[in-house]
Amino acid sequence: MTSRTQDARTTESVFRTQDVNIYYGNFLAVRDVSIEIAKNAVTAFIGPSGCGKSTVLRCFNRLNDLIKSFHLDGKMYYHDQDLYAKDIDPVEVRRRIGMVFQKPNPFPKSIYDNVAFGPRLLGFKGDMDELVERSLKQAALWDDVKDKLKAYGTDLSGGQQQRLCIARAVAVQPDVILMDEPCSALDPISTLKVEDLLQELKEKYTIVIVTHNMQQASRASDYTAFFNVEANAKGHRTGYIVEYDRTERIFQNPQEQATQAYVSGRFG
Ligand SMILES: Nc1ncnc2c1ncn2[C@@H]1O[C@H](COP(=O)(O)OP(=O)(O)OP(=O)(O)O)[C@@H](O)[C@H]1O
Repeated sequence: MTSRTQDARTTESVFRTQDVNIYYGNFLAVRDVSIEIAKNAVTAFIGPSGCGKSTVLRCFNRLNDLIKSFHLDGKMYYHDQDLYAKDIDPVEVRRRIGMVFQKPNPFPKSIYDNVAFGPRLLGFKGDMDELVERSLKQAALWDDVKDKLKAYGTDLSGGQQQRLCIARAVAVQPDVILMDEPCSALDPISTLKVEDLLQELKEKYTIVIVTHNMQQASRASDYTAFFNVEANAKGHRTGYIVEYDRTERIFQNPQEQATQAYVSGRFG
């Protein structure tokens, strides 16, 4: 991997991975992942389908633990804590490291209850109305919904539903928000709204986003990791990180030909 992320290292990093290999059963899905994710920045994962972007993303909040065949070797640190150590509680990990998925998935409940759900589950004892309002404001949804908090979350537009999912993620006061293609089901206007939102959210949170949209990575992220996938002699396709750097370097002056080809749309 080519990496010129020294400047990432001068800022505090939230995750640090060392030689991580990720398997589903015997299948090596992604190999040799060694990266650092900078705090209060947006890091984008880009690359062709099947190169392991979502697999790596889901390791950061131990979501892959729910898949029986999943295992990894190597080390993955979260604020210098071994994320996969025996005494780490995956539920607590997922509270600190939230996730927003490709398809907006609000609960079939009111807008208010969608946002209040996580804090209630965690026994939040403070002012719930204030927390709901603050979370909806952080997700740039408050003005759209402040007069209909009792309406169903599922009745909002797709873009609003995705911002509701972001409000739901921030309501439990996480440290990191992982986003797996959060705009792929949204129209261009809603997409731009979410991208603008990322710039606000990164002041409080660390964000890692998987995206197929190259313009989105170049517009909205500070760092970009370009993943690729290669087949071994048996035809098994394993993903790896080709290059990881500040986003403007990945897009304007990449070190690897494969990155250049991908970001300029001349791939494959
Ligand atoms: N639950 C699973 N069980 C077995 N193999 C899986 C599982 N999830 C993903 N894989 C495999 O791991 C590899 C990486 O998949 P992953 O979804 O992480 O790639 P991706 O880069 O996010 O792809 P896309 O851009 O198409 O979403 C693929 O070969 C995929 O088939």
